[in-house]
Amino acid sequence: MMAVTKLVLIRHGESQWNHENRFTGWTDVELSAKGRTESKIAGKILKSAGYKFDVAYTSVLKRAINTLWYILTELDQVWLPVEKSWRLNERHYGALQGLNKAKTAAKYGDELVKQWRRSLAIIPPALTIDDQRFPGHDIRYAKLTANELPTTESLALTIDRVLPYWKENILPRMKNGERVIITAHGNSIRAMVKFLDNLSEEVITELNIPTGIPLVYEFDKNIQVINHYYLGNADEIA
Ligand SMILES: O=C(O)[C@@H](CO)OP(=O)(O)O
Repeated sequence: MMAVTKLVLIRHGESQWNHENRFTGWTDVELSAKGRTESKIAGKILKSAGYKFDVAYTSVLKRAINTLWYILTELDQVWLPVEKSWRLNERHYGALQGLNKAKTAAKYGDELVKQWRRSLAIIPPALTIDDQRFPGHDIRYAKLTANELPTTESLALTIDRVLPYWKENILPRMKNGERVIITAHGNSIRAMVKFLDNLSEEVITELNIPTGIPLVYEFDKNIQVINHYYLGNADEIA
């Protein structure tokens, strides 16, 4: 049998603002009751499939951090080293953060809103830096440089800040034989998946990541992707 290194990626369970259909981005909202249940189920699925991890990565947003905690609780691995980074945050949604997605689509049209949400390069409307939603006002981002602090992000800009973290922090641990779990966000995971699967712009535009379903990547000994699949119930994933 060829030696296989596995990586588990998982989008946080449903958040309060997923539930309310609001643009979230870097807004630090809680998991909903459904999201907490999804997170526990994800942990049970990983447990019953025999997963154990050596290190965990997550963002600095509580919906991803708490999802990880529920999973590690099910695995009886809450002791696991966890590294948190803003680089795994959701894409920053600029001036859209807080707005209702359906109302925004009614105002600006479905096509533009789809481009803001799913295209690679289209950048949502930006915040100004005096806006309370600008991350420069939040002490958790105090060490970021002026260039790193976003006022909005496209998927392409998200990829630009996720990939260095992947290459410099996560990949070396995998090369070292460590089993890695990452709990993150719809668009920070799309950023990693685009890179791992070398997806075209057309394909990534149509790709959605479901909440709370473990996505497993298998790598060969040279850390090249050989396979990927979701764990769990096929109907729920669809
Ligand atoms: O609001 C957000 O931050 C994200 C994830 O919920 O939304 P979208 O589905 O548009 O990527």
